[in-house]
Amino acid sequence: MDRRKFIRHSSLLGIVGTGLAACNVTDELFQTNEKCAPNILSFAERRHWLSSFSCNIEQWFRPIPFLDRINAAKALGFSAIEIWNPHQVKQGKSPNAIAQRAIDLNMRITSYSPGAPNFADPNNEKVFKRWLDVAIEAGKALNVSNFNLTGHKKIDGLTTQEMIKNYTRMLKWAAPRLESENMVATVEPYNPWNHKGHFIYGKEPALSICREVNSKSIKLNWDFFHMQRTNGNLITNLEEGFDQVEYIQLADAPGRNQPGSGEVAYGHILTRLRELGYQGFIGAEFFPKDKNALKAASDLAYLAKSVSLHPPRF
Ligand SMILES: O=C(O)C(=O)CO
Repeated sequence: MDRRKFIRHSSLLGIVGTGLAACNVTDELFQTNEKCAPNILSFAERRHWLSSFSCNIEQWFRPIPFLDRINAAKALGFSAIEIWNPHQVKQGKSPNAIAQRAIDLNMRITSYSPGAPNFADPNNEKVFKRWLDVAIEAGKALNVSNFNLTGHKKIDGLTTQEMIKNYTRMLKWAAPRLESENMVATVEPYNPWNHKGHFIYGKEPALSICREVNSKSIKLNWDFFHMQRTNGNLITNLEEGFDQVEYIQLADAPGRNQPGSGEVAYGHILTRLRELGYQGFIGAEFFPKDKNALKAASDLAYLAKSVSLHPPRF
């Protein structure tokens, strides 16, 4: 990236020039300038209370080049990020480039989503098998042992039961390979409002699939946003599915912005999550409300502070 561009982006984020610059048009567009933002936790407090969360840099900081979003997340106080397709060359991504930037900034990568082919389709069996190798190699480069599976679009001519059967069969095939690599692939159920045309929505059938595969390497990515939109009843459902949960993500509903912007009582939920024994990161997979990243980070930190959320343990 050329220097002028870097300085422009960095200033937007308060990396260069920090909050001392006067508020300007870009701050209004992409509000991260602390001077413009009342009721914002200080950087030190944010950094402390954000330590449980992993910033989804696919949904945050969308106007800026991909790798620089890692700097942006750090500048807001995050110590971890999650990503989607690490091979998207057009976006300036490659597993090695992402890993290097994360290492340079001492940022951890907690999950990646390498764009699984639709493996409920028996015609995709070979593609899926080749893809699994690529996904595993990406994880090694990124230094992260869990990745997210989607690949559950409806297929014309197949019943839901048939699609689930094919999907489960491929996971049973993948499980021993993943176990030998000490990696975990997570099934992520979506919700029918934001993702039309899938066959895995909400708690069931994702939970049954994982129970049937019965492997420490095939677990759930439990995204409270999708769960709320599909099933509601968040605490009871979490308790029932918790034995299969590997990774957690959140967003408020229905807007998919930060907690506090919608209908979900996240204070209770995060408290129960830690009581149940979840010790990992929580993916902040949402769009900062009004594109105000600083406010979103501060709101998230306030939430953690309000319930004294203890940081992940490793
Ligand atoms: O694409 C989505 O909605 C996701 O939740 C991916 O993790």
